[in-house]
Amino acid sequence: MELTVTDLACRRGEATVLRGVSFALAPGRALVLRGPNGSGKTTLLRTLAGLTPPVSGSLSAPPEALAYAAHADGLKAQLTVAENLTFWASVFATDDIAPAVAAFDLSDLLARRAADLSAGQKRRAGLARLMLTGRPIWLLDEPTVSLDRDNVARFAAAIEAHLAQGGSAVLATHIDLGLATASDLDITAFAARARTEPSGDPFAEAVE
Ligand SMILES: Nc1ncnc2c1ncn2[C@@H]1O[C@H](COP(=O)(O)OP(=O)(O)OP(=O)(O)O)[C@@H](O)[C@H]1O
Repeated sequence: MELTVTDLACRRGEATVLRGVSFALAPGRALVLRGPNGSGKTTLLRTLAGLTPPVSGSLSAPPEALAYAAHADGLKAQLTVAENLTFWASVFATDDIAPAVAAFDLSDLLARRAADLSAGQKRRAGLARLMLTGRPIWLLDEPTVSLDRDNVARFAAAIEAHLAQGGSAVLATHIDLGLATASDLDITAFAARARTEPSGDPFAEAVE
């Protein structure tokens, strides 16, 4: 399914952060959002995910085509990893959790309570949910935070497999995942208002 975003304006709280965001993302492709801290990557992803209504503009994909992985992992702390995965599989009517377990190397963690996992282990379990949704368009906010090098590679492989099956992904990440079909989108081009920086040296007074 293609995702077409047309002249989207996005807000965070009361402030409009982005205006005029337009792009088309074809099946099999990834779009990497680039921009410094505070530039609006999370704001755009939240708007695409339907968590914040757009100020104006539109996107073509229905909510049920989108799967969003936010900064938080979304695990139920008192449930084991297996129970979390089985719960999500039932929500999304997915038959088999085995491919997600294998993709994120979770087999040794299945019996552990989510509350007792390390940060990287929680992240892997949270990302496994994406595969269980069966949804074609993944929206990912800093998905590699807390992952070690091997698990960044596992995650990149999971995305590549998703793209190879005709899925697509929009990601905010500061690292290069080496995805073959990824394009970059610099969202600073869509800043809703020019940032005004204080003039002069802010430390000048302190050293006088
Ligand atoms: N809950 C909030 N209410 C109001 N403004 C917010 C809120 N959260 C973030 N902002 C502001 O919205 C703007 C965009 O923030 P956003 O989180 O989208 O940036 P980002 O590019 O994802 O940043 P980072 O790389 O640090 O994750 C920033 O100016 C930020 O301070």
